[in-house]
Amino acid sequence: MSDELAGLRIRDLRVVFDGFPAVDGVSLDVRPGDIRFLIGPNGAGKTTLVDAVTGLVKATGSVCFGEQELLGRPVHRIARLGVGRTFQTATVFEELTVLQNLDIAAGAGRGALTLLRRRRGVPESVARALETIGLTGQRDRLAGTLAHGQKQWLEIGMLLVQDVQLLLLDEPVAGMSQDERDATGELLGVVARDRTVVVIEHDMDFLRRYARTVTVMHVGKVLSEGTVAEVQADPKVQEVYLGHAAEPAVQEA
Ligand SMILES: Nc1ncnc2c1ncn2[C@@H]1O[C@H](COP(=O)(O)OP(=O)(O)OP(=O)(O)O)[C@@H](O)[C@H]1O
Repeated sequence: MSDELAGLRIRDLRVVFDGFPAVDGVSLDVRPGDIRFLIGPNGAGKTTLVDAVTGLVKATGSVCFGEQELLGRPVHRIARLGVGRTFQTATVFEELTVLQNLDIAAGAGRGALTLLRRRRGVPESVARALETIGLTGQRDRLAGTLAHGQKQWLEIGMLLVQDVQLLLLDEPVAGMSQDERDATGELLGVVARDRTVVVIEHDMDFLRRYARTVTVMHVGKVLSEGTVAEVQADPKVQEVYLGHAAEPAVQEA
């Protein structure tokens, strides 16, 4: 992959489960360096779309990251092209320290011999990731003892050390305190300085503060797209969210 920032280009993406179109002809562009929020009611197809981009489900259409077509490639190849994701539940190694988690992630593309060699000091990429995710002071703690928010940041750190260029985050602030949300929002801004970020999120307050652009999905399709203000003002979006008091996308910011 070149040093230039790459964007995501999706065309006519379809994922069908037993005849049911979970993603039904989605086309969208996320420009390089964007922080795109993907929202929509439950079952809209958001997670399935991310699953398709990362190779976890079979899909038709086209998904290009930079110049590379991702569809049809196995999961590990897509990861090697610089595409990484988090899941709704953080998947860190709880019995290992923060540093060990990052070290393993950093070594994911390396041979076993390199990994076995004893390290003197912390690799540069790991030290940088620790700083970015704010866990430098926690590096020797077992990941299982971290606060909920810190585990999520560690998971993001594990993507950073793998040099992921497109981050897809599935509800990163679910279950977080307000302080943790604020810190996560700041982290998104730092991460997106030289990467492209897509965030699935239900938290509308978080979206208003940190989204640069928004795609609204509904029943497997793109319902609306634009800035936060544009999608909030879109009557189609208001209609879909009407009666969804827990997801007040149409209220004033
Ligand atoms: N493996 C699967 N097999 C069958 N149907 C599935 C599968 N995964 C998802 N679906 C269905 O596809 C549709 C889209 O689900 P998806 O999880 O992508 O929605 P979502 O927008 O991420 O929802 P949520 O906000 O609840 O996470 C839903 O109707 C869901 O039941």
